[in-house]
Amino acid sequence: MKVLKFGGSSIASSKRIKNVIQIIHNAVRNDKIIVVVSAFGGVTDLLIETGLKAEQGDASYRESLAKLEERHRQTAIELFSEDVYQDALLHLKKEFTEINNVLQGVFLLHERSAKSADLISSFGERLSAYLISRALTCEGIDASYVDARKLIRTDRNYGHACVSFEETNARIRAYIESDSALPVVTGFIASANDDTTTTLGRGGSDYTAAILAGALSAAEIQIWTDVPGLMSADPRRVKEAYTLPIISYAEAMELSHAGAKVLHPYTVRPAVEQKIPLVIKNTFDPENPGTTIVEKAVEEGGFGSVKGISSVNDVVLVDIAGSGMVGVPGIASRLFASLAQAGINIIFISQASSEQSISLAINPDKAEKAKAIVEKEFASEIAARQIERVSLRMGMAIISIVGDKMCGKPGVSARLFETLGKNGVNVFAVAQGANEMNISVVVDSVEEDKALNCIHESFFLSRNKIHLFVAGTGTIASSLIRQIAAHRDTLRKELNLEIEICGLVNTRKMALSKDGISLEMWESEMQPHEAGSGIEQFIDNIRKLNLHNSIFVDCTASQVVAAAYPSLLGSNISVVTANKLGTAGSLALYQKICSALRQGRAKFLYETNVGAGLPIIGTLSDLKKSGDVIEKIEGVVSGTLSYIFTMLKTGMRFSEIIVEAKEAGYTEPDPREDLSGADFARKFLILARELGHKMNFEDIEFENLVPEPLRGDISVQEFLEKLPAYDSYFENLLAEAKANHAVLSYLGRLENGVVKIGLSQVPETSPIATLTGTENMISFTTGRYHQNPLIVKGPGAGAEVTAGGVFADILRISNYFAY
Ligand SMILES: NC(=O)C1=CN([C@@H]2O[C@H](COP(=O)(O)OP(=O)(O)OC[C@H]3O[C@@H](n4cnc5c(N)ncnc54)[C@H](O)[C@@H]3O)[C@@H](O)[C@H]2O)C=CC1
Ligand SMILES: N[C@@H](CC=O)C(=O)O
Repeated sequence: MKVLKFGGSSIASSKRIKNVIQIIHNAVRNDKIIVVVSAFGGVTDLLIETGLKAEQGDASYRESLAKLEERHRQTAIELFSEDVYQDALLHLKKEFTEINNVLQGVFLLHERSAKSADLISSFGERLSAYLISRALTCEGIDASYVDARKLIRTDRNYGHACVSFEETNARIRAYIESDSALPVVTGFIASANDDTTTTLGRGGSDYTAAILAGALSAAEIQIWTDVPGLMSADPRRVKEAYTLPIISYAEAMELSHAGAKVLHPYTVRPAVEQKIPLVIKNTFDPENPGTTIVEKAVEEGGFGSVKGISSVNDVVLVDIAGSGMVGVPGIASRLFASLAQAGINIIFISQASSEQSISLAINPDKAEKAKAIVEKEFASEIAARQIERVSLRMGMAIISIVGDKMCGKPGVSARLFETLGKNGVNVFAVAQGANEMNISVVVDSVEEDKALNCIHESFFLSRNKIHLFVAGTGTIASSLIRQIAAHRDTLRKELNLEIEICGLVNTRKMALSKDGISLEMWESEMQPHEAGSGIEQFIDNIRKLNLHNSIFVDCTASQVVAAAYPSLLGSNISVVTANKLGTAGSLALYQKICSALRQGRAKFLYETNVGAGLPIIGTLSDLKKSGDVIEKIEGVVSGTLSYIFTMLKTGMRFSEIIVEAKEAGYTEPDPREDLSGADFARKFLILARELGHKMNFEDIEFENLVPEPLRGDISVQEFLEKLPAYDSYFENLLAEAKANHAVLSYLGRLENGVVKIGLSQVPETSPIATLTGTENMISFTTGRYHQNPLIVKGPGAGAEVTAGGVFADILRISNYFAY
């Protein structure tokens, strides 16, 4: 014997009912079954609303009732042939006359007792069970309509009646023996000893199914609903959530208590007591095996045997704190008793062993009342300052990880807190029962989705996901997007890493999508933004989306964008930047960045700020961290200047070289930044700051190679047009060097906290003279690399190498997020 229960969403229309009939058809082939149904989707709510209207003397309750009647009549038309329909219509008329009479009474008396409310609600199941039993008969299944009021006896606690199991079980067994037809039983409703109608409370139809199954020692209960089963997390919030194939009763209870609305834990108790398996199935996907809930689930689950995550959102945290609570027996019992007397349900409790505070989570509608009750209960302790505060924290969410084999597995809570910490999610309170089946944390509800997603990823998925927000769509950014697109599959396969670009912005346009922007069609996905407000709007949206593992990638050369780093890092959004205007910006900005980094958990990587893709910042950092003493850093750190001097030797004209370097993506957006030495100076400023020197850009002297008349406020275009007039100046410089058996080189040196930068003639025999193309060369003279300096050499500019360096920084951060 199996009990099949169909919820309201599964039978919300005639089409869905036909689907259910098909499911029943298949089931009766193999087993003897009992069907339990809820009211058609939405009907119970409408009945309650209609009752309320009648109570308030609002005559429009009649229209609501007429709508309900029409809905059931229409379903009958769609399900039945003409003769069955006429017969069913008589039944419907009789039922609606009865409801009408009840409502008329409520309307006249302006009174709707719990007893009449139950009677009104009972019609939903009475109508649905009747129509479905008739529909089954029409399809050739011998079915009978069973009003559960004849079977299930309860006390007179209307609204949430208590079942008298002895009598109920006897009635159920007697009925099943007396009728061989397939029973279609009304869920949710029952009757008291005086034959008045009662209801079984929330999840009542599941309860009906469990009561029947318990009475008949059924082999299985199937709960048919509109979701594929119990899932590892709420799929509306966690896209990657998956159906749990098998879990234990205890796990299902914990998950249901903690917000997974598929089952109401109380309702399935009769089945649990008899160890009857419960199967959650999806009416819209009947072949899917769904979730089986049994006494002991064998499957291991995610990390630490965690089976699922759930959340209860919008709770209020009540904090009672004071040193006078320490060691005083009875505080907790008075607290809980006073709240219980006022009917306030406590969802979560936490008290540290210091006994200085107790935190409770309750529903928000009871928050002020709870505070007043607690303040009254402890008035004398508050007056004596033994209790210092009773405070409310509104807008909280409880997130729980659940698994009955979590018990005794070290590292589960460590991973939970580490995951939340890396994503900057603050935990306000924690609770774990001694059975170690559930760890609950209270977080701000704005962090709920982020917390759920990062915990889910960390416990259940071997893959982790990074959300990128890229500022700038020029030379470097477009190469970066191409590289990510080309390498995406390899990252999925080899690193289990999923990279999504969820935001793109430039000076004119923006695109945002939490599910990711197409890496092929990104240009067409960008829409114009309000001029001037792009970056603020963009950052605002990153915060609003609040996605886990978010990285802001700066591929602009904008001061405004760099100025946003401290606040991004402060919001726990990591930053990867090719833009030097943060690390080489004002000392105040640099210090703010460092301080935001120290205070938060976000990462900040900028390897491409010096030498593009070359490992210069990383090398310097490793030397420093491992205790080496940096004595001197010197070399060439401008790809553009290297390129100019290399190409001048081939006889190419200076002005043409600049145009070519710009087109090749070697120069800054304004090539005068390179030619003036400013870009070079910034790189040495960055290196100096890495060594702890509190320097400003103004402290660095450098030689400006931009011809004097072209330094003013002229556009890049105009600068390039006027440049040929100065070709001979640079040709002469080169000729002079050649005559001295030397080459031209723009060189920098940092020693004893002093930076020297300028154009020099370097002997043709010097290693610097071997540089070709955009090559940079930097040497570190240190305590360990004293005789033979450590040298890093290679291309120091260009879209591909720079984007590659940015990409590598992104992967370093994703590695930090990964488990
Ligand atoms: N070219 C190279 O070899 C290297 C470049 N870099 C740095 O990479 C950065 C990008 O360089 P490119 O791609 O060549 O520049 P680009 O001029 O091609 O692109 C800059 C992008 O930033 C956008 N942008 C500028 N201000 C903005 C703002 N306020 N808000 C939003 N978007 C803004 C522009 O619309 C454009 O899409 C620069 O900071 C540069 O110093 C770093 C290392 C090497
Ligand atoms: N324009 C720069 C690019 C790297 O920062 C250069 O030429 O070095």
